[in-house]
This record gives sequence, C-alpha cells and structure tokens, in this order.
Amino acid sequence: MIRFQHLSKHYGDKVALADLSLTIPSGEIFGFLGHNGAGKSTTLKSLVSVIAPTSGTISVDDLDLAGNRLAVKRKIGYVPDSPDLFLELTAGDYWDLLASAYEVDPTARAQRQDELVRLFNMQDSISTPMADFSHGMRQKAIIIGALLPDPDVWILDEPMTGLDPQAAYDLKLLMRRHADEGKTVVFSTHVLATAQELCDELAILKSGKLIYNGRVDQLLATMPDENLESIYLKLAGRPENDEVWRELEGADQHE
Ligand SMILES: Nc1ncnc2c1ncn2[C@@H]1O[C@H](COP(=O)(O)OP(=O)(O)OP(=O)(O)O)[C@@H](O)[C@H]1O
Repeated sequence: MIRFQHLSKHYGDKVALADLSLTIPSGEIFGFLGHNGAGKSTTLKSLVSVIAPTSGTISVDDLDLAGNRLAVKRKIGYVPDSPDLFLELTAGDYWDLLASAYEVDPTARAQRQDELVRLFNMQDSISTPMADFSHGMRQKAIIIGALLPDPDVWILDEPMTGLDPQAAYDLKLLMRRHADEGKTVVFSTHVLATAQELCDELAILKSGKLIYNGRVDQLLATMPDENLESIYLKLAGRPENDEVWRELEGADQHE
C-alpha cells in the first residue's frame, strides 16, 4: 500500500503538485490520468525519490519514505517517462547494473532475465548498445530492467508508449498477474481505453490537483451510456464554452 499525505511540489512559482493525499491499495492496478503537465510524473518521481517533494509525506507498506529511502527503493521497480537512459550501455550491461544494485540472487536473476527477454523478444539484442535501439526496444530494455529484481511495487510511467501490440498485450498481462498476486501496480497513461480495460482504481490530476479518485467501475456507473474517454473529458477536458472548442465545432459545421 502506498500513501501520499499532503504532497506538494513547487518549481519556483510553478505548482506542479498541490496537496495530494491519496492511498493506493495493493492487489489492484492503479492508474494516474491527466493532461500533459498535470503532475503525473511529478507524483511518480517523488515516490521513487528521483525528486524531493516540497512538502508532504509518502509511505510504502507503512515505511516512511523520507526515513527509509533505501529500503523503500529496494521494493520498487520503476519505468521512467523516457527510455533514453544509459544509452552507451548494452542492454545486458544495463540489466547487470540493476541486478547488482538490487543485489539479486544470480540464479534467480538468470531465470527471470531469460523469461523476460524471451517474452519481449529481445534475445538478439542483449549485446547491443541501447543507443542503437528503436524507441520501443529501449522501452522494452527499461521494462525488463525494472522487473528483473522482481520488486513488489511496480511504478510504470506511461509504460506502453512505443511498445508493439504484442509487447503491450504481454505487459498488461504481467501487470494483471502481479496485482492478482496481491502486489502493487501503479501506472500512468494517456490511453483511456487501456485505463478502462486495466485499472481497478484511478486518480485524475488536473493542473497539479486531484480531481477524482475512486474505482473505475463506480465512475463508469455514474454515466452508464459513456466510456471512460468521454467521462474523463468531461472531468478534465476543456470547458464546453471554451473558445477554441467553439471554433473547432464551427469549423466542423462548415466542412
Ligand atoms: N524540472 C522541472 N522544472 C520546472 N518545472 C517542471 C519540472 N518538471 C516538471 N515541471 C512542471 O511541473 C508540471 C507537472 O509536470 P509533470 O511532468 O508531472 O506532468 P505530467 O502529468 O507527467 O505530464 P505529461 O503527460 O506531459 O508527461 C508541468 O507544468 C511541468 O512544466
């Protein structure tokens, strides 16, 4: 279980995140939604200690992050929002680095790496520098690295971006399996069909503020004739009387 209490992040005058309080249960897939710049990555980066929040607290499985940074990090596998990391390393060297940082048992690591590499069809790419990978291959290499230590808590920032349909399908199955084992899966996405299909619970951020937190089925039940995309746009989208929107509608009618 993850708990954010009164979490805020300011960059100078810019409020990236404002007073976020939220509990993420284990055993479920939890999704963060929100427009570009809404604060999703800021929340996830605070959770994995990539950035320090301006105020507020985070705990993971009742361990306070600020007082137990290393112990909490060890529980977490993190896929950042950009896969353009460690490009000078081969995929295999990158996985070595993570396995040693997490002190993964070598036998377990070999077996898990083999499974993940075969699942994501990366057998022929282990000795290739990640600089030579396509965007999707880099994303696969980062996902394999994050899951290699078999962490309890998965924090995945837009993990499907750039993945081919097979890899995206397989990752969704892995996420569901991990949650069904009672563990924690948190991800962010802009693909609302994926969120509707995958998430048990959602948080929607808008301009750094939490505007919805609850179960997806409950949200869908509030507007039975609508899908998550149209409900999300009602909650987080531009107002109906927005000028740009009216111009677009007007342009549509002239076509
Ligand atoms: N290093 C930084 N310096 C200044 N402002 C930042 C920095 N990082 C993020 N921000 C600002 O914080 C806000 C939230 O950014 P964040 O990356 O959390 O958004 P996001 O919801 O993940 O967006 P996206 O969907 O585009 O990835 C944005 O206004 C962004 O400009």
